[in-house]
Amino acid sequence: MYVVNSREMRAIDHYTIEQIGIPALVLMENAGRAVAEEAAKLAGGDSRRFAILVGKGNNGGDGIVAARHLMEFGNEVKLIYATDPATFEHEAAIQRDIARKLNIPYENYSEGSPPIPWRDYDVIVDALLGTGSRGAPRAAYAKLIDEANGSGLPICSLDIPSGLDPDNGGVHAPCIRASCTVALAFSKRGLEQQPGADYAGRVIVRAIGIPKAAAEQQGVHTFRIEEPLLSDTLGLRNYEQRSSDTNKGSFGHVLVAAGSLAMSGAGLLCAKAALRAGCGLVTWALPESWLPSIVGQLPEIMLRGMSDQGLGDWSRITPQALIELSEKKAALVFGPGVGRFTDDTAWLRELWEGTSCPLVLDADALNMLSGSSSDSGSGGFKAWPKRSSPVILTPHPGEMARLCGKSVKDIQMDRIATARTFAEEHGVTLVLKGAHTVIASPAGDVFINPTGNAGMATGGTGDVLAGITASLLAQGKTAIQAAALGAYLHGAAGDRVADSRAYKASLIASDIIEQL
Ligand SMILES: NC(=O)C1=CN([C@@H]2O[C@H](COP(=O)(O)OP(=O)(O)OC[C@H]3O[C@@H](n4cnc5c(N)ncnc54)[C@H](OP(=O)(O)O)[C@@H]3O)[C@@H](O)[C@H]2O)[C@@H](O)CC1
Ligand SMILES: Nc1ncnc2c1ncn2[C@@H]1O[C@H](COP(=O)(O)OP(=O)(O)O)[C@@H](O)[C@H]1O
Ligand SMILES: [K+]
Repeated sequence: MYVVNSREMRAIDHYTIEQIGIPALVLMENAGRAVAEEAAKLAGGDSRRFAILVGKGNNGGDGIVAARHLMEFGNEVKLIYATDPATFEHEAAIQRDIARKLNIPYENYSEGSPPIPWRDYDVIVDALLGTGSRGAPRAAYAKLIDEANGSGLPICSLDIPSGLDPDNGGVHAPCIRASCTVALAFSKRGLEQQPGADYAGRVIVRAIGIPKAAAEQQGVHTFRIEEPLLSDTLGLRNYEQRSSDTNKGSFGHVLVAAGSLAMSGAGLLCAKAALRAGCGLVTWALPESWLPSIVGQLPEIMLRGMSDQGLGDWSRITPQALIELSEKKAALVFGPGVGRFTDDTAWLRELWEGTSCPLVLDADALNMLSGSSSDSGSGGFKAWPKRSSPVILTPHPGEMARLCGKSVKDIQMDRIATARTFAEEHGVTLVLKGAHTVIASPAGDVFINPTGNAGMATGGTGDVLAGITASLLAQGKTAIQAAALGAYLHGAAGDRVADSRAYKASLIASDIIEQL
Protein backbone atom coordinates (compact mmCIF):
# COMPACT_ATOMS: atom_id res chain seq x y z
CA MET A 1 0.00 0.00 0.00
CA TYR A 2 1.24 3.47 -0.90
CA VAL A 3 2.13 5.87 1.93
CA VAL A 4 2.24 9.53 0.89
CA ASN A 5 3.38 12.83 2.34
CA SER A 6 1.32 16.02 2.01
CA ARG A 7 3.21 17.25 -1.06
CA GLU A 8 2.66 13.96 -2.88
CA MET A 9 -1.02 13.91 -1.86
CA ARG A 10 -1.51 17.44 -3.22
CA ALA A 11 0.13 16.45 -6.51
CA ILE A 12 -2.02 13.30 -6.75
CA ASP A 13 -5.22 15.29 -5.99
CA HIS A 14 -4.27 17.82 -8.63
CA TYR A 15 -3.45 15.15 -11.21
CA THR A 16 -6.71 13.31 -10.54
CA ILE A 17 -8.83 16.44 -10.79
CA GLU A 18 -7.02 18.29 -13.60
CA GLN A 19 -5.57 15.51 -15.75
CA ILE A 20 -7.98 12.61 -15.24
CA GLY A 21 -10.97 14.89 -14.86
CA ILE A 22 -12.64 13.52 -11.74
CA PRO A 23 -14.22 16.60 -10.15
CA ALA A 24 -13.05 17.62 -6.65
CA LEU A 25 -16.66 17.50 -5.42
CA VAL A 26 -16.91 13.84 -6.44
CA LEU A 27 -13.79 13.00 -4.44
CA MET A 28 -15.15 14.96 -1.49
CA GLU A 29 -18.49 13.17 -1.68
CA ASN A 30 -16.75 9.77 -1.71
CA ALA A 31 -14.50 10.84 1.16
CA GLY A 32 -17.35 12.08 3.34
CA ARG A 33 -19.44 9.00 2.67
CA ALA A 34 -16.55 6.66 3.54
CA VAL A 35 -15.92 8.54 6.79
CA ALA A 36 -19.63 8.45 7.68
CA GLU A 37 -19.63 4.67 7.24
CA GLU A 38 -16.58 4.19 9.45
CA ALA A 39 -17.80 6.67 12.09
CA ALA A 40 -21.15 4.86 12.20
CA LYS A 41 -19.31 1.56 12.77
CA LEU A 42 -17.34 3.18 15.58
CA ALA A 43 -20.60 4.41 17.14
CA GLY A 44 -21.93 0.84 16.95
CA GLY A 45 -25.61 1.40 16.28
CA ASP A 46 -28.36 3.69 14.94
CA SER A 47 -29.63 6.95 16.33
CA ARG A 48 -26.34 8.05 17.79
CA ARG A 49 -25.40 11.66 18.35
CA PHE A 50 -22.38 12.95 16.42
CA ALA A 51 -20.43 16.17 16.94
CA ILE A 52 -18.60 17.02 13.70
CA LEU A 53 -15.68 19.41 14.28
CA VAL A 54 -15.21 21.36 11.05
CA GLY A 55 -12.14 23.31 9.90
CA LYS A 56 -12.02 25.80 7.06
CA GLY A 57 -10.24 23.67 4.42
CA ASN A 58 -11.15 20.58 2.39
CA ASN A 59 -10.83 18.40 5.50
CA GLY A 60 -13.73 20.40 6.93
CA GLY A 61 -15.58 20.06 3.61
CA ASP A 62 -15.24 16.27 3.84
CA GLY A 63 -16.57 16.50 7.41
CA ILE A 64 -19.72 18.35 6.32
CA VAL A 65 -20.38 15.64 3.70
CA ALA A 66 -19.88 13.00 6.42
CA ALA A 67 -22.44 14.81 8.60
CA ARG A 68 -24.97 14.74 5.76
CA HIS A 69 -24.57 10.98 5.29
CA LEU A 70 -24.62 10.27 9.02
CA MET A 71 -27.91 12.14 9.22
CA GLU A 72 -29.28 10.09 6.30
CA PHE A 73 -28.27 6.93 8.20
CA GLY A 74 -30.66 8.04 10.96
CA ASN A 75 -28.29 9.72 13.39
CA GLU A 76 -28.36 13.14 15.04
CA VAL A 77 -25.53 15.42 13.95
CA LYS A 78 -24.24 18.86 14.80
CA LEU A 79 -21.57 20.78 12.89
CA ILE A 80 -19.20 22.73 15.12
CA TYR A 81 -17.36 25.28 12.97
CA ALA A 82 -13.89 26.24 14.27
CA THR A 83 -13.73 29.15 11.82
CA ASP A 84 -16.61 31.42 10.84
CA PRO A 85 -18.18 29.44 7.95
CA ALA A 86 -18.83 32.71 6.11
CA THR A 87 -15.09 32.73 5.31
CA PHE A 88 -15.09 29.25 3.71
CA GLU A 89 -14.03 28.98 0.07
CA HIS A 90 -14.30 26.57 -2.87
CA GLU A 91 -15.68 23.07 -2.17
CA ALA A 92 -15.92 23.68 1.60
CA ALA A 93 -18.17 26.69 0.92
CA ILE A 94 -20.37 24.57 -1.37
CA GLN A 95 -20.75 21.93 1.36
CA ARG A 96 -21.53 24.64 3.96
CA ASP A 97 -24.36 25.94 1.73
CA ILE A 98 -25.76 22.44 1.15
CA ALA A 99 -25.73 21.81 4.90
CA ARG A 100 -27.64 25.05 5.50
CA LYS A 101 -30.29 24.16 2.92
CA LEU A 102 -30.71 20.78 4.60
CA ASN A 103 -31.03 22.53 7.99
CA ILE A 104 -28.20 20.53 9.50
CA PRO A 105 -27.76 21.99 13.01
CA TYR A 106 -24.54 23.92 13.55
CA GLU A 107 -22.81 26.30 15.87
CA ASN A 108 -19.90 28.68 15.40
CA TYR A 109 -17.14 28.00 17.91
CA SER A 110 -14.48 30.55 18.79
CA GLU A 111 -11.74 30.94 21.38
CA GLY A 112 -14.20 32.74 23.67
CA SER A 113 -16.97 30.10 23.39
CA PRO A 114 -18.13 28.24 26.51
CA PRO A 115 -17.22 24.53 26.67
CA ILE A 116 -19.22 22.18 24.42
CA PRO A 117 -21.75 20.07 26.44
CA TRP A 118 -20.12 16.79 25.40
CA ARG A 119 -22.65 14.68 27.28
CA ASP A 120 -25.06 15.56 24.44
CA TYR A 121 -22.95 13.44 22.05
CA ASP A 122 -21.83 9.82 21.60
CA VAL A 123 -19.06 10.20 19.01
CA ILE A 124 -16.84 13.00 17.67
CA VAL A 125 -15.78 13.28 14.02
CA ASP A 126 -12.58 15.30 13.77
CA ALA A 127 -12.57 17.21 10.46
CA LEU A 128 -10.57 20.20 11.65
CA LEU A 129 -7.22 19.85 9.92
CA GLY A 130 -5.96 17.50 7.21
CA THR A 131 -2.94 17.35 4.97
CA GLY A 132 -3.02 21.12 4.48
CA SER A 133 -2.30 21.84 8.14
CA ARG A 134 0.90 23.64 9.07
CA GLY A 135 2.43 23.91 12.53
CA ALA A 136 0.61 23.64 15.84
CA PRO A 137 -3.19 24.09 15.77
CA ARG A 138 -4.03 27.70 16.43
CA ALA A 139 -6.69 29.57 18.39
CA ALA A 140 -10.14 27.95 18.35
CA TYR A 141 -8.72 24.79 16.72
CA ALA A 142 -6.37 24.20 19.66
CA LYS A 143 -9.08 24.84 22.24
CA LEU A 144 -11.52 22.51 20.48
CA ILE A 145 -8.91 19.73 20.25
CA ASP A 146 -8.18 20.02 23.98
CA GLU A 147 -11.88 19.90 24.75
CA ALA A 148 -12.48 16.89 22.46
CA ASN A 149 -9.59 14.96 24.00
CA GLY A 150 -10.93 15.70 27.45
CA SER A 151 -14.50 14.66 26.57
CA GLY A 152 -13.83 10.93 26.95
CA LEU A 153 -15.83 10.28 23.74
CA PRO A 154 -14.55 8.08 20.92
CA ILE A 155 -13.10 10.20 18.12
CA CYS A 156 -13.02 9.31 14.42
CA SER A 157 -10.39 11.45 12.67
CA LEU A 158 -10.83 12.35 9.05
CA ASP A 159 -7.64 11.64 7.06
CA ILE A 160 -5.27 12.47 9.96
CA PRO A 161 -5.78 13.41 13.61
CA SER A 162 -5.82 17.22 13.74
CA GLY A 163 -2.52 18.41 15.16
CA LEU A 164 -0.49 15.57 13.60
CA ASP A 165 2.36 16.40 11.26
CA PRO A 166 1.22 14.49 8.16
CA ASP A 167 4.78 14.03 6.92
CA ASN A 168 6.80 12.60 9.79
CA GLY A 169 4.50 11.37 12.55
CA GLY A 170 5.40 14.19 14.92
CA VAL A 171 2.54 15.54 17.03
CA HIS A 172 1.96 19.18 17.84
CA ALA A 173 0.43 20.38 21.07
CA PRO A 174 -2.45 19.76 21.12
CA CYS A 175 -3.20 16.81 18.84
CA ILE A 176 -6.41 14.79 18.60
CA ARG A 177 -6.16 11.34 20.20
CA ALA A 178 -8.35 9.31 17.88
CA SER A 179 -9.93 5.89 18.31
CA CYS A 180 -9.71 5.46 14.56
CA THR A 181 -8.53 7.44 11.57
CA VAL A 182 -10.04 7.11 8.11
CA ALA A 183 -7.17 7.84 5.71
CA LEU A 184 -8.45 8.93 2.33
CA ALA A 185 -7.11 7.27 -0.84
CA PHE A 186 -3.70 6.41 0.68
CA SER A 187 -2.14 6.16 4.09
CA LYS A 188 -0.09 9.19 5.15
CA ARG A 189 3.49 9.04 6.42
CA GLY A 190 2.45 10.64 9.70
CA LEU A 191 0.07 7.75 10.41
CA GLU A 192 2.79 5.16 9.90
CA GLN A 193 5.41 6.53 12.29
CA GLN A 194 5.52 7.13 16.03
CA PRO A 195 4.20 8.96 17.94
CA GLY A 196 1.60 9.78 15.26
CA ALA A 197 0.58 6.14 14.87
CA ASP A 198 -0.49 6.02 18.53
CA TYR A 199 -2.57 9.20 18.17
CA ALA A 200 -4.26 7.86 15.02
CA GLY A 201 -5.63 4.71 16.67
CA ARG A 202 -6.80 2.12 14.16
CA VAL A 203 -6.03 3.35 10.63
CA ILE A 204 -8.58 2.47 7.96
CA VAL A 205 -7.64 3.40 4.38
CA ARG A 206 -10.69 4.06 2.18
CA ALA A 207 -10.76 4.54 -1.59
CA ILE A 208 -12.39 7.76 -2.76
CA GLY A 209 -12.07 7.45 -6.53
CA ILE A 210 -8.41 8.43 -6.89
CA PRO A 211 -6.82 5.69 -9.01
CA LYS A 212 -3.83 3.89 -7.48
CA ALA A 213 -2.02 4.55 -10.74
CA ALA A 214 -2.01 8.24 -9.84
CA ALA A 215 0.40 7.52 -6.98
CA GLU A 216 2.71 5.62 -9.29
CA GLN A 217 2.41 8.35 -11.89
CA GLN A 218 3.46 10.94 -9.30
CA GLY A 219 6.52 8.87 -8.34
CA VAL A 220 5.46 7.77 -4.84
CA HIS A 221 7.90 5.14 -3.61
CA THR A 222 7.04 4.71 0.04
CA PHE A 223 4.96 1.67 0.97
CA ARG A 224 3.48 -0.10 3.95
CA ILE A 225 4.32 -3.82 3.96
CA GLU A 226 1.37 -6.21 3.75
CA GLU A 227 0.79 -9.54 2.03
CA PRO A 228 -0.37 -8.13 -1.36
CA LEU A 229 2.61 -5.75 -1.41
CA LEU A 230 5.02 -8.60 -0.68
CA SER A 231 3.80 -10.43 -3.76
CA ASP A 232 3.14 -7.52 -6.11
CA THR A 233 5.63 -4.73 -5.40
CA LEU A 234 8.36 -6.86 -3.82
CA GLY A 235 7.96 -9.82 -6.18
CA LEU A 236 7.67 -12.33 -3.33
CA ARG A 237 4.74 -14.31 -4.66
CA ASN A 238 4.43 -17.71 -2.93
CA TYR A 239 7.56 -17.04 -0.94
CA GLU A 240 6.99 -20.12 1.20
CA GLN A 241 6.57 -22.52 -1.69
CA ARG A 242 9.29 -25.09 -2.33
CA SER A 243 9.50 -27.74 -4.99
CA SER A 244 9.15 -31.24 -3.52
CA ASP A 245 12.27 -32.54 -5.19
CA THR A 246 14.79 -30.43 -3.37
CA ASN A 247 17.68 -30.69 -0.91
CA LYS A 248 19.52 -28.60 1.67
CA GLY A 249 22.02 -27.42 -0.92
CA SER A 250 19.24 -25.48 -2.62
CA PHE A 251 18.59 -23.08 0.25
CA GLY A 252 21.93 -21.52 0.89
CA HIS A 253 24.59 -21.74 3.57
CA VAL A 254 24.70 -18.88 6.09
CA LEU A 255 27.89 -17.96 7.91
CA VAL A 256 27.21 -16.33 11.27
CA ALA A 257 30.22 -14.49 12.72
CA ALA A 258 28.98 -13.41 16.12
CA GLY A 259 29.34 -13.61 19.86
CA SER A 260 32.18 -13.34 22.33
CA LEU A 261 32.75 -14.84 25.77
CA ALA A 262 30.67 -12.13 27.44
CA MET A 263 27.95 -12.20 24.76
CA SER A 264 27.71 -15.74 23.48
CA GLY A 265 23.91 -15.56 23.47
CA ALA A 266 23.93 -13.06 20.59
CA GLY A 267 25.61 -15.62 18.32
CA LEU A 268 23.40 -18.43 19.54
CA LEU A 269 20.21 -16.47 18.82
CA CYS A 270 21.43 -15.24 15.45
CA ALA A 271 22.50 -18.70 14.24
CA LYS A 272 19.33 -20.38 15.47
CA ALA A 273 17.12 -17.71 13.87
CA ALA A 274 18.97 -18.12 10.55
CA LEU A 275 18.26 -21.85 10.59
CA ARG A 276 14.59 -21.40 11.53
CA ALA A 277 14.17 -18.87 8.71
CA GLY A 278 14.73 -21.69 6.26
CA CYS A 279 18.28 -21.70 4.93
CA GLY A 280 19.83 -25.10 4.20
CA LEU A 281 22.92 -24.85 6.41
CA VAL A 282 24.34 -22.59 9.11
CA THR A 283 27.93 -22.35 10.21
CA TRP A 284 28.63 -20.32 13.32
CA ALA A 285 32.16 -18.89 13.49
CA LEU A 286 33.16 -18.03 17.07
CA PRO A 287 36.30 -17.46 19.13
CA GLU A 288 37.70 -20.97 19.64
CA SER A 289 38.44 -20.71 23.36
CA TRP A 290 34.81 -20.85 24.37
CA LEU A 291 33.57 -23.12 21.61
CA PRO A 292 33.56 -26.18 23.93
CA SER A 293 30.92 -24.57 26.13
CA ILE A 294 28.60 -24.30 23.10
CA VAL A 295 28.94 -27.86 21.89
CA GLY A 296 25.63 -29.68 22.07
CA GLN A 297 23.50 -26.57 22.50
CA LEU A 298 22.59 -26.30 18.83
CA PRO A 299 22.96 -29.74 17.25
CA GLU A 300 21.77 -28.57 13.80
CA ILE A 301 24.43 -25.89 13.49
CA MET A 302 28.05 -26.37 12.41
CA LEU A 303 30.57 -24.68 14.68
CA ARG A 304 33.88 -23.23 13.56
CA GLY A 305 36.35 -22.08 16.21
CA MET A 306 38.43 -19.08 15.11
CA SER A 307 41.97 -18.83 16.47
CA ASP A 308 41.71 -16.22 19.28
CA GLN A 309 44.92 -16.73 21.30
CA GLY A 310 42.85 -17.78 24.26
CA LEU A 311 41.17 -14.40 24.71
CA GLY A 312 37.60 -15.45 23.90
CA ASP A 313 37.00 -12.37 21.78
CA TRP A 314 37.51 -11.21 18.19
CA SER A 315 40.59 -9.03 18.75
CA ARG A 316 43.10 -11.64 17.54
CA ILE A 317 40.97 -13.28 14.89
CA THR A 318 42.13 -12.12 11.47
CA PRO A 319 39.75 -10.82 8.83
CA GLN A 320 41.58 -13.12 6.42
CA ALA A 321 40.45 -16.19 8.36
CA LEU A 322 36.83 -15.07 8.12
CA ILE A 323 37.20 -14.18 4.44
CA GLU A 324 38.45 -17.71 3.72
CA LEU A 325 35.60 -19.24 5.68
CA SER A 326 33.08 -17.12 3.79
CA GLU A 327 33.98 -18.67 0.44
CA LYS A 328 31.02 -20.55 -1.00
CA LYS A 329 28.71 -19.20 1.71
CA ALA A 330 25.55 -17.53 0.45
CA ALA A 331 25.40 -14.84 3.15
CA LEU A 332 27.56 -13.62 6.02
CA VAL A 333 26.11 -11.95 9.09
CA PHE A 334 28.70 -10.16 11.20
CA GLY A 335 28.37 -8.13 14.37
CA PRO A 336 25.99 -9.39 17.07
CA GLY A 337 27.90 -9.66 20.33
CA VAL A 338 31.40 -9.37 18.79
CA GLY A 339 32.35 -6.33 20.91
CA ARG A 340 34.86 -3.68 19.89
CA PHE A 341 38.65 -4.04 19.60
CA THR A 342 41.65 -2.00 18.50
CA ASP A 343 41.57 -0.97 14.82
CA ASP A 344 38.31 -2.79 14.29
CA THR A 345 37.17 -0.30 11.62
CA ALA A 346 40.18 -1.19 9.46
CA TRP A 347 39.49 -4.86 10.28
CA LEU A 348 35.95 -4.52 8.96
CA ARG A 349 37.16 -2.74 5.85
CA GLU A 350 39.42 -5.71 5.05
CA LEU A 351 36.42 -8.01 5.38
CA TRP A 352 34.30 -5.62 3.26
CA GLU A 353 36.87 -5.65 0.46
CA GLY A 354 37.97 -9.26 0.80
CA THR A 355 34.73 -11.25 0.80
CA SER A 356 32.35 -11.49 -2.11
CA CYS A 357 29.62 -12.82 0.18
CA PRO A 358 26.42 -10.76 0.61
CA LEU A 359 26.73 -9.08 4.03
CA VAL A 360 24.36 -8.38 6.90
CA LEU A 361 26.06 -6.01 9.35
CA ASP A 362 24.50 -5.55 12.78
CA ALA A 363 25.31 -4.28 16.26
CA ASP A 364 29.06 -3.78 16.83
CA ALA A 365 29.76 -4.05 13.10
CA LEU A 366 27.67 -0.89 12.71
CA ASN A 367 29.69 0.85 15.40
CA MET A 368 32.85 -0.17 13.52
CA LEU A 369 31.36 1.41 10.39
CA SER A 370 30.60 4.57 12.36
CA GLY A 371 34.29 4.63 13.26
CA SER A 372 35.07 5.14 9.56
CA SER A 373 33.49 8.59 9.74
CA SER A 374 35.98 9.69 12.40
CA ASP A 375 38.99 8.76 10.23
CA SER A 376 39.94 12.29 9.30
CA GLY A 377 39.15 13.16 5.72
CA SER A 378 38.13 9.58 4.87
CA GLY A 379 34.53 10.49 3.99
CA GLY A 380 33.32 7.56 6.08
CA PHE A 381 32.57 4.15 4.62
CA LYS A 382 30.90 5.87 1.66
CA ALA A 383 34.44 6.17 0.32
CA TRP A 384 35.15 2.44 0.74
CA PRO A 385 35.30 0.49 -2.54
CA LYS A 386 31.93 -0.45 -4.02
CA ARG A 387 31.04 -4.09 -3.43
CA SER A 388 29.62 -6.32 -6.15
CA SER A 389 27.36 -8.11 -3.66
CA PRO A 390 24.79 -6.44 -1.44
CA VAL A 391 25.14 -5.05 2.08
CA ILE A 392 22.26 -4.84 4.55
CA LEU A 393 22.71 -2.69 7.66
CA THR A 394 20.31 -3.21 10.59
CA PRO A 395 20.77 -0.31 13.04
CA HIS A 396 18.51 0.57 15.95
CA PRO A 397 18.08 4.35 16.40
CA GLY A 398 21.16 4.63 18.64
CA GLU A 399 23.37 2.88 16.09
CA MET A 400 21.82 4.95 13.30
CA ALA A 401 22.60 8.14 15.21
CA ARG A 402 26.25 7.11 15.42
CA LEU A 403 26.32 6.18 11.71
CA CYS A 404 24.92 9.61 10.78
CA GLY A 405 26.72 11.65 13.42
CA LYS A 406 23.37 12.94 14.67
CA SER A 407 21.32 12.62 17.84
CA VAL A 408 18.72 9.89 18.35
CA LYS A 409 16.11 12.67 18.52
CA ASP A 410 17.14 13.88 15.06
CA ILE A 411 16.93 10.34 13.67
CA GLN A 412 13.49 9.69 15.16
CA MET A 413 12.16 13.06 13.94
CA ASP A 414 11.91 11.76 10.37
CA ARG A 415 12.85 8.10 10.14
CA ILE A 416 11.62 7.67 6.59
CA ALA A 417 13.68 10.52 5.14
CA THR A 418 16.73 9.56 7.22
CA ALA A 419 16.68 5.93 6.10
CA ARG A 420 16.04 6.77 2.45
CA THR A 421 18.81 9.36 2.24
CA PHE A 422 21.34 7.10 3.96
CA ALA A 423 20.55 4.08 1.77
CA GLU A 424 20.77 6.14 -1.41
CA GLU A 425 23.98 7.93 -0.44
CA HIS A 426 25.81 4.82 0.78
CA GLY A 427 24.48 2.28 -1.73
CA VAL A 428 23.28 -0.08 1.01
CA THR A 429 19.96 -1.58 2.09
CA LEU A 430 19.08 -0.09 5.44
CA VAL A 431 16.80 -1.48 8.15
CA LEU A 432 16.10 1.26 10.71
CA LYS A 433 14.67 -0.77 13.59
CA GLY A 434 12.13 0.13 16.26
CA ALA A 435 8.35 0.49 16.19
CA HIS A 436 7.34 0.69 12.49
CA THR A 437 10.75 -0.41 11.22
CA VAL A 438 11.73 1.46 8.05
CA ILE A 439 13.50 -0.46 5.27
CA ALA A 440 15.18 1.58 2.51
CA SER A 441 16.83 0.39 -0.70
CA PRO A 442 19.76 2.04 -2.50
CA ALA A 443 17.27 2.88 -5.28
CA GLY A 444 15.27 5.04 -2.86
CA ASP A 445 12.28 2.74 -2.24
CA VAL A 446 11.06 2.72 1.37
CA PHE A 447 8.97 0.02 3.03
CA ILE A 448 7.37 0.50 6.46
CA ASN A 449 6.77 -2.59 8.56
CA PRO A 450 3.49 -2.68 10.49
CA THR A 451 4.16 -5.89 12.44
CA GLY A 452 5.77 -6.14 15.87
CA ASN A 453 4.98 -4.90 19.35
CA ALA A 454 6.49 -3.21 22.36
CA GLY A 455 7.15 -6.58 24.02
CA MET A 456 9.95 -7.00 21.46
CA ALA A 457 11.94 -4.21 23.10
CA THR A 458 14.07 -6.78 24.92
CA GLY A 459 17.66 -7.99 24.60
CA GLY A 460 18.45 -10.29 21.68
CA THR A 461 15.50 -9.58 19.37
CA GLY A 462 17.81 -7.64 17.05
CA ASP A 463 20.19 -10.63 16.84
CA VAL A 464 17.22 -12.73 15.78
CA LEU A 465 16.33 -10.25 13.04
CA ALA A 466 19.90 -10.27 11.71
CA GLY A 467 19.83 -14.08 11.49
CA ILE A 468 16.45 -14.16 9.73
CA THR A 469 17.56 -11.52 7.22
CA ALA A 470 20.80 -13.33 6.36
CA SER A 471 18.89 -16.58 5.98
CA LEU A 472 16.48 -15.07 3.46
CA LEU A 473 19.39 -13.51 1.58
CA ALA A 474 21.09 -16.92 1.43
CA GLN A 475 17.90 -18.43 0.01
CA GLY A 476 18.23 -16.21 -3.04
CA LYS A 477 16.10 -13.24 -2.07
CA THR A 478 17.37 -9.83 -3.15
CA ALA A 479 18.62 -7.51 -0.43
CA ILE A 480 15.43 -5.45 -0.31
CA GLN A 481 13.25 -8.60 -0.38
CA ALA A 482 15.25 -10.18 2.45
CA ALA A 483 15.24 -7.00 4.54
CA ALA A 484 11.53 -6.26 4.11
CA LEU A 485 10.31 -9.86 4.45
CA GLY A 486 12.69 -10.41 7.37
CA ALA A 487 11.33 -7.46 9.32
CA TYR A 488 7.74 -8.45 8.48
CA LEU A 489 8.14 -12.10 9.58
CA HIS A 490 10.13 -11.13 12.70
CA GLY A 491 7.36 -8.74 13.79
CA ALA A 492 4.58 -11.17 12.85
CA ALA A 493 6.21 -13.91 14.94
CA GLY A 494 6.55 -11.42 17.81
CA ASP A 495 2.84 -10.59 17.50
CA ARG A 496 1.94 -14.27 17.66
CA VAL A 497 3.93 -14.62 20.86
CA ALA A 498 2.22 -11.55 22.35
CA ASP A 499 -1.23 -12.84 21.34
CA SER A 500 -0.58 -16.19 23.02
CA ARG A 501 0.58 -14.77 26.36
CA ALA A 502 -1.28 -13.70 29.48
CA TYR A 503 1.37 -11.00 29.94
CA LYS A 504 2.59 -9.58 26.62
CA ALA A 505 5.80 -8.11 28.03
CA SER A 506 6.93 -11.65 28.91
CA LEU A 507 8.20 -12.08 25.33
CA ILE A 508 11.88 -12.99 25.02
CA ALA A 509 13.98 -13.24 21.86
CA SER A 510 13.94 -17.07 21.72
CA ASP A 511 10.12 -17.01 21.64
CA ILE A 512 10.27 -15.19 18.28
CA ILE A 513 12.46 -17.93 16.82
CA GLU A 514 10.03 -20.60 17.99
CA GLN A 515 7.03 -18.79 16.46
CA LEU A 516 8.59 -18.29 13.01
N1 LIG B 1 -8.24 18.29 -3.00
C1 LIG B 1 -9.27 17.45 -2.91
O1 LIG B 1 -10.14 17.48 -3.70
C2 LIG B 1 -9.33 16.48 -1.83
C3 LIG B 1 -9.00 16.80 -0.51
N2 LIG B 1 -9.22 15.96 0.50
C4 LIG B 1 -9.26 16.42 1.86
O2 LIG B 1 -8.64 17.67 1.95
C5 LIG B 1 -7.70 17.71 3.00
C6 LIG B 1 -6.66 18.71 2.68
O3 LIG B 1 -7.36 19.91 2.48
P1 LIG B 1 -6.68 21.34 2.48
O4 LIG B 1 -5.50 21.30 1.60
O5 LIG B 1 -7.73 22.31 2.16
O6 LIG B 1 -6.17 21.50 3.94
P2 LIG B 1 -6.89 21.29 5.38
O7 LIG B 1 -5.98 20.37 6.11
O8 LIG B 1 -8.30 20.95 5.27
O9 LIG B 1 -6.90 22.73 6.06
C7 LIG B 1 -6.02 23.68 5.80
C8 LIG B 1 -6.68 24.95 6.26
O10 LIG B 1 -6.55 25.06 7.64
C9 LIG B 1 -5.83 26.23 8.00
N3 LIG B 1 -4.72 25.81 8.84
C10 LIG B 1 -3.56 25.21 8.47
N4 LIG B 1 -2.80 24.94 9.51
C11 LIG B 1 -3.49 25.36 10.59
C12 LIG B 1 -3.20 25.35 11.98
N5 LIG B 1 -2.06 24.86 12.45
N6 LIG B 1 -4.13 25.87 12.82
C13 LIG B 1 -5.28 26.38 12.35
N7 LIG B 1 -5.59 26.42 11.03
C14 LIG B 1 -4.71 25.92 10.17
C15 LIG B 1 -5.34 26.87 6.74
O11 LIG B 1 -5.81 28.16 6.73
P3 LIG B 1 -4.81 29.40 6.66
O12 LIG B 1 -3.94 29.28 7.85
O13 LIG B 1 -4.05 29.22 5.41
O14 LIG B 1 -5.71 30.55 6.68
C16 LIG B 1 -6.00 26.08 5.61
O15 LIG B 1 -6.99 26.83 4.95
C17 LIG B 1 -7.26 16.30 3.13
O16 LIG B 1 -6.72 16.01 4.40
C18 LIG B 1 -8.56 15.57 2.87
O17 LIG B 1 -9.35 15.54 4.05
C19 LIG B 1 -9.63 14.60 0.20
O18 LIG B 1 -10.97 14.53 0.40
C20 LIG B 1 -9.28 14.20 -1.22
C21 LIG B 1 -9.81 15.13 -2.18
N1 LIG C 1 8.07 -1.02 20.30
C1 LIG C 1 8.41 -1.87 19.33
N2 LIG C 1 7.53 -2.22 18.37
C2 LIG C 1 7.91 -3.07 17.39
N3 LIG C 1 9.13 -3.64 17.29
C3 LIG C 1 10.03 -3.33 18.21
C4 LIG C 1 9.74 -2.43 19.27
N4 LIG C 1 10.85 -2.31 20.03
C5 LIG C 1 11.79 -3.09 19.47
N5 LIG C 1 11.31 -3.72 18.38
C6 LIG C 1 12.07 -4.62 17.49
O1 LIG C 1 12.93 -5.46 18.24
C7 LIG C 1 14.24 -5.49 17.69
C8 LIG C 1 15.22 -4.87 18.67
O2 LIG C 1 16.50 -4.84 18.12
P1 LIG C 1 17.77 -4.27 18.89
O3 LIG C 1 17.44 -2.94 19.47
O4 LIG C 1 18.94 -4.38 18.01
O5 LIG C 1 17.88 -5.30 20.11
P2 LIG C 1 19.11 -6.17 20.61
O6 LIG C 1 20.32 -5.34 20.40
O7 LIG C 1 18.83 -6.41 22.07
O8 LIG C 1 19.11 -7.42 19.84
C9 LIG C 1 14.15 -4.74 16.37
O9 LIG C 1 13.84 -5.60 15.31
C10 LIG C 1 13.00 -3.78 16.63
O10 LIG C 1 12.38 -3.34 15.43
K1 LIG D 1 -8.63 15.67 10.75
